[in-house]
Amino acid sequence: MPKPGVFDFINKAKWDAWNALGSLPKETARQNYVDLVSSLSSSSESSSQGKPGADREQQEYENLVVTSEDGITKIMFNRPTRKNAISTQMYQEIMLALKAASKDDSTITVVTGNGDYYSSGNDLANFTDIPPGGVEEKAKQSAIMLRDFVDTFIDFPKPLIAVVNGPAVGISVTTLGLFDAVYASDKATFHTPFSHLGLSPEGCASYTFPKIMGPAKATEMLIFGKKLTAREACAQGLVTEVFPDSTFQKEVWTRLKAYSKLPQNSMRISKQVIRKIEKEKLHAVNAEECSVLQKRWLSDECMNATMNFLSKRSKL
Ligand SMILES: CCCCCC/C=C/C(=O)SCCNC(=O)CCNC(=O)[C@H](O)C(C)(C)COP(=O)(O)OP(=O)(O)OC[C@H]1O[C@@H](n2cnc3c(N)ncnc32)[C@H](O)[C@@H]1OP(=O)(O)O
Repeated sequence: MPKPGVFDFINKAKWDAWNALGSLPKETARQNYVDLVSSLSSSSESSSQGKPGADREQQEYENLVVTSEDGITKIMFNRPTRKNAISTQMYQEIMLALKAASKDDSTITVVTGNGDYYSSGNDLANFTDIPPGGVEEKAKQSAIMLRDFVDTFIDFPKPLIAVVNGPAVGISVTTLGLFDAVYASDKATFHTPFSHLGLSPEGCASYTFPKIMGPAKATEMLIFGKKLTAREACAQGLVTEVFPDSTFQKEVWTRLKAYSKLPQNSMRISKQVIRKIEKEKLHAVNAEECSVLQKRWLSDECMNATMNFLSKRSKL
């Protein structure tokens, strides 16, 4: 439209604003506007709840350290003395942190571990906290929580990167199939000892692993509990790239900082396009795995394996 006159303040301001966008497509401009308003409303919500000046380190968590810097939200498992085993509370905190990260103004989200482990998987003591409804009720609650937990990864809208600093076990391995990239130290290992624990796969691994590495290699991991080195996991396609432990943090974070400067909407939309065709399938697989596990947790095989670990008679 022609440029409005100097006294038509409102329309002139709008015209100037559109003009300043140059050839930016209308849809992109609209999305940028929506993202800006969403980020303003989420930051005003968090600043009204948080401490003044605590804008880089976000909400306080007991088992996580969550920070945002350089367009990257980092969610770090923080139970190093328990090898970052995931307690019931920690599952809830991870879901909260991922939901907050999906709405914040960061470009990419990174999950990593503090200490020598990425995570030793499910905290086996989770099954000792039996509610008044008994073990059946516990299994039911756990299946609901697990389904919500894995759904959060399936639906995560931005690039989600795992920085695997050390060994990963169980659910911390299976969920890697739902990440967009997995960078690993050469000290990391990947172990899903489900049969040893009387369990069955979760985290959509019954679908993602055969797809990623082929059915035969997936069977070795998911049924026979074969532990992979980082290089083996990379050769199977589960890991994107392996770095020497001595330079791991430096090399990975340099790369991530560069990626975080790529256009945010473009990356988000590309992820949506890639994930869209799989989403329904992944949700169905997740529901089925949780329903099977609900019964497995009540089996003698699983109860004996858990008791053996908790009474210090066994380790992986
Ligand atoms: C509830 C709903 C969701 C369920 C989802 C289904 C998920 C399934 C899985 O994730 S299956 C995998 C479960 N994980 C394991 O079986 C690992 C068990 N841990 C071990 O075998 C070992 O601890 C180890 C090999 C990981 C590490 O061995 P080591 O280097 O010798 O360290 P420690 O054993 O001394 O570990 C230090 C301290 O942490 C305790 N710990 C470690 N991992 C777990 C765990 N997964 N659950 C509970 N506790 C754990 C360990 O017992 C030590 O405690 P202590 O100092 O002895 O009190």
